[in-house]
Parts: sequence; C-alpha cells; structure tokens
Amino acid sequence: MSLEIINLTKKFGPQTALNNINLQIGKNEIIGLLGPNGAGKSTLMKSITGVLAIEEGEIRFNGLDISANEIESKRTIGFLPENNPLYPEMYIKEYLSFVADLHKIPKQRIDEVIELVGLTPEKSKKIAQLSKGYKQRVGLAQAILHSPDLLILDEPTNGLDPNQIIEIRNVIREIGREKTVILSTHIMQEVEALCSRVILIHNGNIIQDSPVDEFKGKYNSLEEAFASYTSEPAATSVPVSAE
Ligand SMILES: Nc1ncnc2c1ncn2[C@@H]1O[C@H](COP(=O)(O)OP(=O)(O)OP(=O)(O)O)[C@@H](O)[C@H]1O
Repeated sequence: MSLEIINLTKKFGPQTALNNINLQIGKNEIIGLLGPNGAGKSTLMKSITGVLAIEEGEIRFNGLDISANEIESKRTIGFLPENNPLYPEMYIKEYLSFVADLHKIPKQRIDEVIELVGLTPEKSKKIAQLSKGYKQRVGLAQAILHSPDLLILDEPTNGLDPNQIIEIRNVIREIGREKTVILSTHIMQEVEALCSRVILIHNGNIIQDSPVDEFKGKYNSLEEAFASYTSEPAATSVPVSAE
C-alpha cells in the first residue's frame, strides 16, 4: 500500500481549503489527522477517496493516479464520512448486501464484518431503529466490507458513549495491524490510544507531520502541543518529514 499526495490544492471559490499538500503514507500505519474546525481535514479525506474531484495536484494510490483510475482505487479504499450516510429504511444485512454487490464481493463476508464491528446483537434491525453508536458501526462495516488496504475514517467515534468508543477503537487498532488507517479526530486521547503518526492541518497547510512523541515534544500534553501549533495562523507550508 502506498499513498502519495503531490502538490494538492483545493479551492472552493475564493477560499483555499487545501494549500499545496504533499504527503507520503505507507503500510500498517494508523495516522491521526488533526486540525481545528475548518482546517481542511474532511476536504483532504474526500480528495483521497474520490468524493471530491482533484483540480490541482495529484494523488497516487499504489502508484496509480486516482483521478484516472477511480474504480480501481475505490476497490481498495474504505471510507466512513463524517455524517455517516446510510439508508435508514434498510435492514442492516440488506444494506451490507447492497454494498457487497457494489464491490462485487461474496456475501459471506457480511457475517464476518457484523461480528467484527460488534453488530451481532442488533443485526436483525432496520438501520432507522439503531442507536447512534450502532449506526456508526454500520458505517464502519460498509467501510471495511471489501477489506480495503487503506481505511479513511472521518471522526469515527464522534457521539459514541465511552464503552462504544473503546470498542470501536479496538476494532480500528485491529484493522491497523494489517492495513493503513487515516482517521480525523478532535480527541487527543484517541490519538494517544491509536495513532503512530500525527498530521496536523491548519488553514489548509500541513504544519506538523511526525510520530506522536515528537508531536508532543516539549509540551505536557497533546492538547497543549495542538494549541501551541495552531495558535498562530499558518501562512505557509512547513517542510515535513515522515518516519
Ligand atoms: N463544498 C464546499 N463548499 C464551500 N466551502 C467548503 C466546502 N467544503 C468545505 N469547504 C470549506 O473548506 C474549509 C475546510 O473544510 P473541511 O470540512 O475540510 O474542514 P475540517 O478540517 O474537516 O473541519 P471540521 O473539524 O470542522 O470537520 C472550510 O473553510 C469549509 O467551509
């Protein structure tokens, strides 16, 4: 698995949401994508997953330009978007069966994934009948159903209760042993619990890209480091080094 982002810029009208982003991401990493509200995290995730068209720059996934190889790329990328779009009128298995058809994968994988994300006790319900945490698990299930090499999760534990947060983190940690995971979060505890590397975006620029320990550096906590790095408006991209 290799993901290479080269000079990626995304503008919405006059606003630059991503400013000349360059990144190299390899195998078996769990990466925490951090940044204040409106920094550009979701825009970056949507660009990698092909939800947003790439207008300036390039994203290469396993050596292929994703814009020119959309279907090929989507076969091996899983995405849980921030608002977790689902079809509430569908039963869980019906929905996952629909997703399996989209990916042209065998249906026996569905039961395996239901078990993996902890949906077994609720598996006969309609999506509309599920609590928020269980809906989130359905979203995670659709993202991993086709066993993607790269999993992108936009605030995956947002709104979950503390027990569910622990369970979902365990699932993500398990996936991260074999696959690459990029997750956005505002919870620094989540970064400490899960991530090996932190990428910090501020005003559309990558201002930090380092192992978690280095990110923390001289500060007492990740919160303090985050606050310090993002207290000044970022004017330009700082050269970054990834271990
Ligand atoms: N479809 C769009 N049209 C116009 N502007 C947009 C659009 N999508 C995002 N933006 C703008 O781009 C900037 C980056 O937004 P983005 O959603 O990527 O931020 P984020 O880091 O994910 O924020 P949050 O932590 O609040 O989810 C914001 O200023 C946002 O208003």
